[in-house]
Amino acid sequence: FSMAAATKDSNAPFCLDSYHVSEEFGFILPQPLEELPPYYQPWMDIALRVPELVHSHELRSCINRMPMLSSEFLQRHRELRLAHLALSVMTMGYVWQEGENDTVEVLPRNLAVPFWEVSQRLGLPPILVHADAVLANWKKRDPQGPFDMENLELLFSLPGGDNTRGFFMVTLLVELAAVPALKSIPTVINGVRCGDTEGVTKALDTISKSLQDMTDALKLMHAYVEPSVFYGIMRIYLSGWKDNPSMPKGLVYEGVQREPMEYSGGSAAESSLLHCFDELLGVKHEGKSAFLTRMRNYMPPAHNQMIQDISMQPSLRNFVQEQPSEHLNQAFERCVTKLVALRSYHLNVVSRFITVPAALARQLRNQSQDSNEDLVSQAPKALEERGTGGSGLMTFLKTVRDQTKQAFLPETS
Ligand code: HEM
Repeated sequence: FSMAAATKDSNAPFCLDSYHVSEEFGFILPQPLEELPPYYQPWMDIALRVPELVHSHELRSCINRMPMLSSEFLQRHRELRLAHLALSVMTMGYVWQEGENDTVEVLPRNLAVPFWEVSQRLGLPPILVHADAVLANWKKRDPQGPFDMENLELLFSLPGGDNTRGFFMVTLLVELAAVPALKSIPTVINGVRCGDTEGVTKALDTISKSLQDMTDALKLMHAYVEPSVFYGIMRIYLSGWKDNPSMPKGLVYEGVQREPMEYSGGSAAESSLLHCFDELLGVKHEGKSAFLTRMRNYMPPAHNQMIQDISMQPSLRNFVQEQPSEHLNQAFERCVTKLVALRSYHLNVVSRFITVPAALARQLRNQSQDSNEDLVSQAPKALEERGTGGSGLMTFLKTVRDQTKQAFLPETS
């Protein structure tokens, strides 16, 4: 596996398989394993039942009684990914089982130690990430059938029932819709290097079309996820222990380190897609970018490396400005337009799934004391103003969208 080579030899053609990116699935893990070696059955028995064990308030005691297993019998990449997914789902359930007012300070060693070890080997943080819950958490019901909502199933779930499946699977379909765009990135980079205006133009056309398909896939969120369930039930299980008032000290991973550690919760800000397109198109996120940059440490290292290497290529934006081709110019502008539109649509989603239910929750709280029947008013207060990753969300997302517009080419005469 030649990641280092791709970085060192800047003359070698840019290609996807140096970065664990598949031609068919992009950043999605192809054919995730569904089973670990039998030795790990005690993990699987609990991890597969997290929603019901949370519901009956038994998850913490089950995990406390779990045997201490060694992670050394996990070998292949897909085994480690499945183990990370199973351990992360247990961890989220353990921490948030009793809501925001009864969290824990310590993750017990029989969970914390193997989770830490598996995380170290994968180069991922010891918390649920997008690479777990979305990229490695799928199977086809009918293996011969299509890759679509009806035929896709989660391996592991969290509270929220079918809405949780909808949330992760729609996000997976956004990843899938981006595959043609990802495949065009090497064409763009290699085309800029050798001055192939026509090749670059065609590849950019594929990218703008794929960005539109991502937006269309994102629209499915409204059909498959109920905002009140997302806001009132699901969201807390995705949230982390960094900049989170309900876990101000972070979390002690018992047997790993005495001092508590802080990690951001899961969100698609950890998807490598938009990071790649930003770097390719020359979108700069100054100022507010600390959060986005930090999210790169929540990605599989090979994917992070790809983002890094795209950023080191000769500038596409300069190339477009230097070439006299009107078609090239337009193809580039269409990509920026579609990326802005994707972020604008995402703002709309965030408003429907967070801002509106948050306002409703505040209103219900102010009106009466006994509104506890309502889903939204059960939602954690600490998350009202922030994303699960911990960002102050609307201002942040609008800034990121507006920074995307800065990539448009200056008016020429
Ligand atoms: C119900 C659905 C969704 C909600 C409520 C939502 C919410 C949020 C929030 C609150 C943030 C701010 C960062 C954080 O706190 O973690 C964020 C960031 C982000 N989300 Fe989503 N999101 C949703 C679905 C998606 C999907 C399906 C994608 C596509 C893969 C996506 C892509 C992103 C990206 C790329 C960012 C980073 C900011 C940027 O680059 O523009 N989101 N999202």
